Amino acid sequence: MAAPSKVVVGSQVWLEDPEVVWIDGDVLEINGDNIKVKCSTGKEVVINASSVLAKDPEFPAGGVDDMTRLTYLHEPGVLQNLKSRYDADDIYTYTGNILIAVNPFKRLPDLYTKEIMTQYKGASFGELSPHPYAIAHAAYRQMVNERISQSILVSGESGAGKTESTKNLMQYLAFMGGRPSSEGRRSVEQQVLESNPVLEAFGNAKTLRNNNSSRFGKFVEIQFNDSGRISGAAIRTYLLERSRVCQVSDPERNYHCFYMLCAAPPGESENPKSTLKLGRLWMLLGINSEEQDAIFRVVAAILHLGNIEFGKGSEPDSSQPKDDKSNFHLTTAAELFECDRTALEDSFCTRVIVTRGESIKKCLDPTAATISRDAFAKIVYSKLFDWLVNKINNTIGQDSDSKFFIGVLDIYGFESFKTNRCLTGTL
Ligand SMILES: Nc1ncnc2c1ncn2[C@@H]1O[C@H](COP(=O)(O)OP(=O)(O)OP(=O)(O)O)[C@@H](O)[C@H]1O
Repeated sequence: MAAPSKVVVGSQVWLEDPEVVWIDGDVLEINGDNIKVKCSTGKEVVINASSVLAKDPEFPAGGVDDMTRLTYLHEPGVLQNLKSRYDADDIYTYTGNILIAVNPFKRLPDLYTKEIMTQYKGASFGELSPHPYAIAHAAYRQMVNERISQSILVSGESGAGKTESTKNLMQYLAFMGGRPSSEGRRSVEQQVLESNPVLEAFGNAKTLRNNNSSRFGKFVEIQFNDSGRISGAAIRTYLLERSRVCQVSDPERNYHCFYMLCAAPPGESENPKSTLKLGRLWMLLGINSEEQDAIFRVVAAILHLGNIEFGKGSEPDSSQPKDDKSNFHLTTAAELFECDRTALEDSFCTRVIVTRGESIKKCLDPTAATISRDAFAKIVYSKLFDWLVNKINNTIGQDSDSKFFIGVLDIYGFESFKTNRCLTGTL
């Protein structure tokens, strides 16, 4: 941490504060290496001069729209600038050609209108206020002018606003490269945006930081033809947080789809689509009603798996469903998966070890059977998620002749939980 080159009486400085992170103040006295600072809160502090950072006395009230224009580009300087702008609802700030977004935690609809998009279409980078549209525009222009594919990386911790920013980028790209949808056929960009609610139902969950947290990474590739028009798209997902299917730390929740299915009112449980409120969307994404039923069966079966408990079996170190309730859930899960009940039970309560020329069936104790059950649920859920993404991609359609693409990578924030588990799980 570099101290201000020359601290004199009257200098404005920043000092670290356990409550507000950085606090500003004026230097009152200098005694050797120590200085006395009167903080803006009124308290006086004696501190080593090397522990303070210089504050810009001419910092403009509303901040600057590009951090590179700050006199002091240090942590308190950056935070002061972001805060000054945030207080005026200026949630976007540049650092060169990087856009920093601060989550406003409220709707700012006037920021994202067609008129605003039109303004950015006619402006060069830096001419207008910082905005995701400006970033998308720069990528699009560069692709068209230099005929090179582009990628935009959206990164930040959970709840920072990555998904919202990604949607804004996609909206602008659709605005620039979109085509009016032809009779009876929806445009590629419409389909990409429409896939969000379905992906969010199966890949998002409520967490401590975000009620609608994406628990998977997403790379959306928008493909363009020679004249800069959207010709296809592909959604690639990775690192779905499978462990959430079986273990959720309170007060977090599992994936939205489980609650949506459970919220089906009595009598409607055979037709949960009405409760999921996704019926029309499924059709638009090319998932027919037979496939929809299969999806709901798999989700329901996973819920039943979670209710199977194992007790000791008749053999030493063996296991079996603990009671009638567990037997009921096992039978129901097998019916929903349309598989043999005994085979399903065996897959949890035994392990087959293949040696040279023979295979040996080994019994598993109740703890190991529970681990097998959870691993099975995680694998089935992640396969279902991959299937959905694949289905959506087939419907949207990729253009194998596309000339270039703009990729938008939305990589979810990493967190440190009380108990941290492997993301992939094991079988
Ligand atoms: N630009 C914005 N305008 C209005 N609300 C916003 C904006 N950005 C974020 N939010 C609000 O904050 C919430 C969290 O944002 P978002 O889901 O984009 O975070 P994220 O970084 O993608 O989080 P995660 O990594 O957990 O998925 C949104 O649901 C929305 O309510």
